[in-house]
Amino acid sequence: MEKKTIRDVDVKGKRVLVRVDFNVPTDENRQITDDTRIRAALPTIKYLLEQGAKVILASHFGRPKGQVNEKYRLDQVAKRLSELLGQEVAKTSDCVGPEAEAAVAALAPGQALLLENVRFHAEEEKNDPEFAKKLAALADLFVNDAFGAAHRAHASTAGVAQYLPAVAGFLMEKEISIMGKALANPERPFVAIIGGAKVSDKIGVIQNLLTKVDTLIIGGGMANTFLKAQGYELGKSLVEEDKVQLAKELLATAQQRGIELLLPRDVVVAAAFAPDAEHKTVAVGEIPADWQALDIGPATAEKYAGVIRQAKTVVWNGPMGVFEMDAFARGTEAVAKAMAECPGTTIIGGGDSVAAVEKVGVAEKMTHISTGGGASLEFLEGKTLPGVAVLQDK
Ligand SMILES: Nc1ncnc2c1ncn2[C@@H]1O[C@H](COP(=O)(O)OP(=O)(O)OP(=O)(O)O)[C@@H](O)[C@H]1O
Ligand SMILES: O=C(O)[C@H](O)COP(=O)(O)O
Repeated sequence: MEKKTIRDVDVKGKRVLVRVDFNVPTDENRQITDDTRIRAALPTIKYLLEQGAKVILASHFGRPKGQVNEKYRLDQVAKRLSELLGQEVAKTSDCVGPEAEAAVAALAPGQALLLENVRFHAEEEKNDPEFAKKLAALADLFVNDAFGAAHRAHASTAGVAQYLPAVAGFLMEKEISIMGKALANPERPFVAIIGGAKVSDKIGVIQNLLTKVDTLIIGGGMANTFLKAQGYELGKSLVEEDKVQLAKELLATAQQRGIELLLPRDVVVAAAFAPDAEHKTVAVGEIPADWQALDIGPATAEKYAGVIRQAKTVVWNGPMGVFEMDAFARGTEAVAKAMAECPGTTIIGGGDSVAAVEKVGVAEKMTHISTGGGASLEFLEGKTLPGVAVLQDK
């Protein structure tokens, strides 16, 4: 379903409450280490300012559990946003109440302010209607641009839409249209690569993709459980014993539907889970009892890369190995490079895979890198995201 966006409504002179996802990573000195999510919201913010709106930004930051916590104030974010916009963005010390109301009243068209972390109020995550009403009372229009938080049914992502007309911002529009098209109407061959630690985190994603893709590539720790289901011995590798039966069922489903499901044929095994551990490449049938598989092997990486390069649509979520350790990063790097070489639509579904493409230096080559981790996974599961559902249809 196509959603109305800020292009479809008149915003001139209006007070516009924009939910953004400014939940950015920071270091121990509270300095922002990656401002991607702030940059990603700029097109919406700039457009609204240029159109003469009064822009009121709201975001969560971390998980302060409904209490004021100095560590999770948004001051650094307001500072960075001011730099990026080239204009001062005021910041309030609470997201509701007299100070916020006064700050909004003082806004001129073309000015922006950032409200304090909405999660300082327990009512936010409870989606409390009274709290949502207070937030809504600050504005005339609600714009949701927080794709990364759209899987949360919270007061500032969903509740406010009960009290204000609600439309999508440009980031939200881009995320749902690119990933939505890939899932609903992909150019084929459509290949998905799923990796990461565990099958249990991504059962829903695999099940949904098995109704859509031509080829499903599996790597990372979760591949071990599938290999176990095929009867291989995995030594000391991470295996979810209670998911082996499920893996068997998923393999059978793929076969029934004529979907190619690729698993590692060789793996890099290590004597211990450590960066400097002794390691070697072996065929999947030859994993020594005391060793553990920590990456896909070179033959597997080459096979996966070949399939990825030929694809017209590729979606990737989750690393192929323990890529944080250099010795076990080759498989993930090979996938990132193959994605960069693929002329089709290439989508990175958030999380660790984003770090991997950035490490390899190929981020610019991707069609789309989602700003959502959990949200993109739920999207790939085919779930309706509450923060999207509340927006007006076109
Ligand atoms: N063979 C393996 N054995 C053990 N751990 C592995 C293996 N392969 C990958 N991992 C680990 O899996 C983790 C990533 O898994 P996760 O499921 O969290 O991925 P993601 O979905 O990309 O990340 P996020 O949860 O941040 O969105 C990495 O820390 C990586 O080291
Ligand atoms: O970082 C994220 O994935 C989003 O900002 C959502 O954060 P949350 O998992 O704390 O709701």
